[in-house]
Amino acid sequence: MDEQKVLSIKGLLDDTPEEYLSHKEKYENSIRKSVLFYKTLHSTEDENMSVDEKTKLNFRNIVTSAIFKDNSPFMLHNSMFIPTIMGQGTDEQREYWMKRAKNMEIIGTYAQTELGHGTFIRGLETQATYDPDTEEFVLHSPVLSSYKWWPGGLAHTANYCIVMARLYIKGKSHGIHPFMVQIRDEETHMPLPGIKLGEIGAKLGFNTVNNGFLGFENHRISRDRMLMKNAQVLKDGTFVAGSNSKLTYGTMVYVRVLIVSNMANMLAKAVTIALRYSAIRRQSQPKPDEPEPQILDYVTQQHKLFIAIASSHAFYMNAMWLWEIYYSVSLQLASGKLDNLPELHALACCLKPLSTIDATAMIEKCRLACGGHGYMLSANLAQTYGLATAAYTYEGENTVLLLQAARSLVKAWVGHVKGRPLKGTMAYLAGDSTVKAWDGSIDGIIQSFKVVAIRKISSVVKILQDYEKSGLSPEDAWNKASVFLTAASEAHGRAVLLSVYKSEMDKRAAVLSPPLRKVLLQLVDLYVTYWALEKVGDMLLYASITDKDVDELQRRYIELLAAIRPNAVGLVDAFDFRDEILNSTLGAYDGRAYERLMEEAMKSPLNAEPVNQTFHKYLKPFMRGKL
Ligand SMILES: CCCCC/C=C/C(=O)SCCNC(=O)CCNC(=O)[C@H](O)C(C)(C)COP(=O)(O)OP(=O)(O)OC[C@H]1O[C@@H](n2cnc3c(N)ncnc32)[C@H](O)[C@@H]1OP(=O)(O)O
Ligand SMILES: Cc1cc2nc3c(=O)[nH]c(=O)nc-3n(C[C@H](O)[C@H](O)[C@H](O)COP(=O)(O)OP(=O)(O)OC[C@H]3O[C@@H](n4cnc5c(N)ncnc54)[C@H](O)[C@@H]3O)c2cc1C
Repeated sequence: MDEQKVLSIKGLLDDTPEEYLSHKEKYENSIRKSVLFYKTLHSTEDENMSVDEKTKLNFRNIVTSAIFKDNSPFMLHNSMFIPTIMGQGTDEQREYWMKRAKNMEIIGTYAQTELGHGTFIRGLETQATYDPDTEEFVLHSPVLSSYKWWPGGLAHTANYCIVMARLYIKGKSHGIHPFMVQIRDEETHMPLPGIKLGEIGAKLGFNTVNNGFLGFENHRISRDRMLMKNAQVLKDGTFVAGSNSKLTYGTMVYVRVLIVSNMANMLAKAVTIALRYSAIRRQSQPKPDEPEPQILDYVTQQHKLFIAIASSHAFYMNAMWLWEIYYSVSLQLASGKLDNLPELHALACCLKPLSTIDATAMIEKCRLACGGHGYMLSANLAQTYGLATAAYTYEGENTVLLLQAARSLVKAWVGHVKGRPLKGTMAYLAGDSTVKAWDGSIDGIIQSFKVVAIRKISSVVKILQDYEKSGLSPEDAWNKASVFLTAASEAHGRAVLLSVYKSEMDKRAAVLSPPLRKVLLQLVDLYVTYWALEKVGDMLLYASITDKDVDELQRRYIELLAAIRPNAVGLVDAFDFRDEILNSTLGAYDGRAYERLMEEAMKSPLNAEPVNQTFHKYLKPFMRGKL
């Protein structure tokens, strides 16, 4: 996506900050900009570029942040509607629907979550009952809790959507399947008969995404509207099951993989804003005879911010690595080879939660590190937090995904104990979990994280077995042990994040100039040392670290902060975000934060007049005691 071309489109960037628009105006403005933006996107897209090339090319591209501080109502069209057609449609369905969707002849969304169910997909209540007489599906929302609730763009924007509904044939349920449903008339945009649509209301963020609700009253669609790549319904109502019922969950795995790179970008944006501001902000006078220092020179400020730079790099490296795995598994699935899908699912169930947990916390820390001005919406830190924290919940709530990963880890460990070989990213679980002398090396610390994961997984399996021996059912034992299960998944995720970041950087280091290699490897050291200190309890319990080693580690961490300080501004400049993309009074390249804060303040409608009309209407009578 050519940033210069996009950002030079007249009318695309807001003159009046969206914060001063009404809820309705914000939506209407975001539609106006979406149409402008997608016209350009469409005209600049290289049709011959593969999904793989396009995804990797756009991994660090967040030009949309310049246009939509709170995301676009078209967001689901590209992020889930099109990928679902690609992943769930037959060749014929892909041929027809991809052309219309990519040409923006139709605008779609992905409607899975209901008022009553988001996590538990097998509990979804929207019905799709097959009528062999008319060769149609009857879509129906039997109760309020079955209304689709949350899908982006569903309220007033999309005219088509993928509806994940429970398929019934002759009274028998055949599970959840995807259906292409037209929800609005293509000419009038009126909801079609038997379809109720609306928006779900104001939210913490995503307030220009037009999240909506959808209810069906016996709405009929033709048989060819079920996306039938993975399972089919024949004309006579015969159901043909797919090779794996979870293939219908494929779009979610795809988005979970992309979320890791989204977190890298959001964190990079936030720390660029906070760190640049920390370089121009001077405050306090620790040395009486010296001027106020840059707040970036306070070690506490460095502790708040430098880990965010390193974490953005770590998420980016892991995202690229995970994408390669995803893309190769998706090619294998296309040829019917399913055996690597469980590992991909487990990896995504670890890295999506950990990247969103860390990014959310560190973006908030970036905001807090900017004092009062960080609390201004014009700083664009609160909105960035709002977007990141949503990813903790959507596309699989984090706890639920960590428990999914635990399910795979427990199965792998039990199999390992029985002599079944471990493979891929779980192979290390078969490794040596005896604790070697702590040498404080980066590789030694990463190995310690692997030992922690092995020990946590083996111990939670023992806890499960003890609970079951005590008479608990497997389900009750699982629930009782679930806090330790999520901890085991987190430990596995940490070990993956650390080892992939280190190994991916080592691969790249060889081609870097010595100065660049030095500073990037300092970030790896900082990241590994930071997490060893964050998880010092696990290190003391499962690794061979002593209190002397901890002291050494703390001193090394502080030395690393000092070593990185001279390059800190250069490191965030290297993210190369244009001012329009940062969209922040505090983060602009020229450092004119105070002037920009004042310029933005003057855009407030309240500053258009010195005396607001409420003085004469309310204040003056009130102060004169005449109310
Ligand atoms: C760009 C951002 C856009 C933002 C907009 C947001 C959009 C959305 O949020 S869309 C809606 C997203 N919703 C979810 O992600 C729902 C989360 N829930 C689930 O994924 C599932 O309900 C579940 C995985 C939590 C449970 O599924 P269930 O069918 O109940 O399966 P089991 O727990 O019984 O496990 C059975 C078996 O299936 C394997 N498995 C589960 N999911 C997948 C998958 N996606 N791919 C492959 N395999 C999967 C699971 O590992 C189990 O395997 P075994 O242990 O071998 O039995
Ligand atoms: C900003 C945003 C955008 C969204 N966009 C879309 C969209 O475009 N399309 C769409 O279909 N959906 C969308 N969603 C919905 C989203 O996918 C769901 O909110 C998400 O899957 C979580 O489900 P839930 O809301 O039912 O939460 P719940 O699952 O009810 O979670 C509530 C609590 O219950 C806990 N819990 C639930 N199940 C378990 C379990 N088995 N074990 C332990 N604890 C459990 C959770 O950990 C959590 O603490 C969006 C959500 C948000 C916030």
